[in-house]
Amino acid sequence: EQPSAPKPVAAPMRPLPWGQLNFLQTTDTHGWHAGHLQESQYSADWGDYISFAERMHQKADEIGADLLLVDTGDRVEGNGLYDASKPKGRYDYDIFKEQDIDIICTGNHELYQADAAAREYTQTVPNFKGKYLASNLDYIKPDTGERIPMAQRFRKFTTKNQGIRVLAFGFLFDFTGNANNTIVQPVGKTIEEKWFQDAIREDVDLFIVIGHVTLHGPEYKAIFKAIRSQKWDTPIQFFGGHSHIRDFAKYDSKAYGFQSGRYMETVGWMSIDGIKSKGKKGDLKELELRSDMSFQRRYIDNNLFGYRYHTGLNESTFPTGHGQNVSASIHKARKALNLDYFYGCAPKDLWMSRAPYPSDNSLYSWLEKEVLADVATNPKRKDKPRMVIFNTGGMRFDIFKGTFTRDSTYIVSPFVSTLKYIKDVPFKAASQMLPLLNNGGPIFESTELQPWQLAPPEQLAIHYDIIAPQLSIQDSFISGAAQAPLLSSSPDLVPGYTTKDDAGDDGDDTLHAPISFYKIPNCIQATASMAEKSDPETVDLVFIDFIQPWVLTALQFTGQTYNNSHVENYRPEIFTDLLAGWIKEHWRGDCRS
Ligand SMILES: Nc1ccn([C@@H]2O[C@H](COP(=O)(O)O)[C@@H](O)[C@H]2O)c(=O)n1
Ligand SMILES: [Zn+2]
Ligand SMILES: [Zn+2]
Repeated sequence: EQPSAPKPVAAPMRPLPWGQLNFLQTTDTHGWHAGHLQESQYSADWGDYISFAERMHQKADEIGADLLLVDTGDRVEGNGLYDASKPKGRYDYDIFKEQDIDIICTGNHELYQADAAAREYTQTVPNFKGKYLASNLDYIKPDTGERIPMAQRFRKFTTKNQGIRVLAFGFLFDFTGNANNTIVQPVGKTIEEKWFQDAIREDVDLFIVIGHVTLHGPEYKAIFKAIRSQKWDTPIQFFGGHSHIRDFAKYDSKAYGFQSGRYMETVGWMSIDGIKSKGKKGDLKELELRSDMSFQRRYIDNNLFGYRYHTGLNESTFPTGHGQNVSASIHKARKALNLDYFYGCAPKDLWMSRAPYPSDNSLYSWLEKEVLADVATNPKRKDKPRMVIFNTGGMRFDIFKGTFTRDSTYIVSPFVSTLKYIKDVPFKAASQMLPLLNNGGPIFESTELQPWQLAPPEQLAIHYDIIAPQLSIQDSFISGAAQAPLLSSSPDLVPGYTTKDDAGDDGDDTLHAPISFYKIPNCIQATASMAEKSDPETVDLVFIDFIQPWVLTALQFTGQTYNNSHVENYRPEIFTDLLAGWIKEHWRGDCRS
């Protein structure tokens, strides 16, 4: 029996602004297509999202507006629905493809592992034929070694109801950690290519640039500049991803960027009005005609309460047959993968960044104090003093007090990473690793990989300062929320996103009480088998494989001459399995009710 998610809670809502052209965006879903089973405000699944999109399409057709769906990558790695099968994604690709997405591109997580990149080429690209764009990504065919575009470079089309002539691109940021069956071409180089230069000279009403790219990074600045050098006035809508945040950016009065968070917590809504379309078909009903342009955004909390509110439908009128079938397939897949299999009981909430580090409720303090030294034990070297270093970005989600399942293991630690080590490293050098890795600075500039890649960018300072518990009620909420319960006082609000972006603080569709976030380091460390009174001469330097390039760079910085050939396997198991084993052994008891 599938445990049902807690029922969505009624909350004060802001309605969705409609325009001539509207978008729904998903990004960084990381396999969370069953929704969040432990958090009601994000509990809608991919089938519910399909029902929502179909209902919104019906409304768009009724009023003569257009609606396009966008996904900007990182669909894989991060949830049992993708990670628990062999091969990975055995059910997930078929579930995901049921959504009718108009423009879709690749994220870095589709490319870390060669088998995932191959599945992208053989499954997702054909599943979204004509819609999947790969402006700066090539695939190496395994049989011939031939280098070919992962998918078409751009797409030109005219919208159904408004006749807007669109040219769309699909980019990936300048990613260097991909497996060797793909080639990511830097954006700066791609925009000099003839096909791109020709494309930006096309006569269209709107450019849409989707990408697994952060809105404020150098890649979108370069693309914006390139398009504006040819088309000073054509509207441009960017869609971003990768940093896992809700975000909105203004590049100029006719160019904006939008990004819809992570993990199926958020479905993004973007509406554009005032596009001068040469192929104009019909007038819009129900909407005011505007001569100026407007770009409006909303971050939708992914739950049924919100979906019904935004469609004006109810429990029986909202779902579509297609959406219900997909939800049924998700339940079936979860069952086949045994994702609810009980591993143990988490004794308390363990937060990535909702609790200070170090502290009793910090996921990283728990790892550091209880787990790392224990799982990083090699029977042949168990008495050797050792230091174990782990990147905080390797932990992908919080642990909630109570039931911990097979699914939870992949949610927290989805990667196929293993522990590596360099034996007998001088203690003096090894003890400098953690400060060097956490301070970043000049040592990292000489490598291709940047220190911020150690942790997802949203873990960096700017988003992780403690947020003051303030909430202002916006005009748009007061005027538009006739159907929503009235906001009485902030303690009634469910804690959640309180987004501030380039357009202000009225972007969230649901009013929430703010949550405090705390800074965390790039890496944490545990030690084992150390003498109590004196420092050892040498230690085994154990680390998770993802940070190997940085560890070697940091070692060189201390004057050591280690290279890849000195790195050996410390344990054969993937870290996820070590963690699951630790939980089964230490979190016994039964909290299922
Ligand atoms: N084997 C891996 C792969 C990735 N990471 C972490 O994920 C971050 C990137 O994730 P996004 O969803 O933001 O693209 C990366 O910076 C690492 O922190 C990892 O730890 N191990
Ligand atoms: Zn991501
Ligand atoms: Zn990413």
